[in-house]
Amino acid sequence: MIEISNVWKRFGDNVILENISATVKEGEFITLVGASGCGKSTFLKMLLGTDSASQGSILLDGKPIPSEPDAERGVVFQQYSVFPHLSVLENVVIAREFEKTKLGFLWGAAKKAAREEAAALLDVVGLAHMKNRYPDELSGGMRQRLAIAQALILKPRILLLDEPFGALDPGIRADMHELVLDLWRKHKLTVFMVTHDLKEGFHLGTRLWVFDKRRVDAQAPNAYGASITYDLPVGVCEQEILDEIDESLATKNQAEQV
Ligand SMILES: Nc1ncnc2c1ncn2[C@@H]1O[C@H](COP(=O)(O)OP(=O)(O)OP(=O)(O)O)[C@@H](O)[C@H]1O
Repeated sequence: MIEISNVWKRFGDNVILENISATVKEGEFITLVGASGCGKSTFLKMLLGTDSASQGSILLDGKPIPSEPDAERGVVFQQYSVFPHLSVLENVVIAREFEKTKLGFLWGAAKKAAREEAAALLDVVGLAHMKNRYPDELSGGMRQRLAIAQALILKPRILLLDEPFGALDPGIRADMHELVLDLWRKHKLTVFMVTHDLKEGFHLGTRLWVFDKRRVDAQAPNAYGASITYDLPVGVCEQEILDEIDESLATKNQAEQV
């Protein structure tokens, strides 16, 4: 379904990603981990179509990813993409309206159908009781549920999640994990999810990718980019490898913070 071949990404002289190749089948759930700034979000943006590879290709069903986001690829960022002046229900409806009309308005039966669809989705993500409230009345977890409902109303085949739960408390994160797993199974989605949390990656995915630099030049820190250094099937990985990845991520993140 997705064929990534020898992809490089540079910003000016700064090499962010180098030589990434992978094949992803429909229905896979891939979690991406890697040190801060190594290019995970950039990679998701290339899948979304808002950014393009400097070299190499990403094919979806044999064709290049369109250079603009479309309904096939839904996205949820850590920063909530909600409109504060619209109710929870209207926030989901408007996602459909923008997709259908570009002007952002639906009328009559189409509007009614969109409202019914939005209400059903709010029920799925556990927000039915909040549908007439406004975003500033929601908790962080509820806003993230709303952002997921906004993405799902477009019925994407591919869901891109960029650290969607990073800001949430552990208990709420666990609830969100269950929700995402449930949606993934029911809607047969292909999911790419960036996380800082290796445990989250191993709990959620079918496959874990570690982004890291294979080579480093201390004199020219931007000369080399990150590749996929581990591509692991989830659930069948030895503890030793997990510890090794954990240690390498911890060291890199500490170095970032100094
Ligand atoms: N539009 C851009 N122009 C120039 N540099 C950019 C641009 N977008 C990202 N970068 C740089 O590319 C690198 C990778 O950024 P990216 O956000 O993809 O990393 P990340 O792995 O998602 O980081 P984090 O885990 O901190 O979110 C960073 O050094 C960033 O500054």
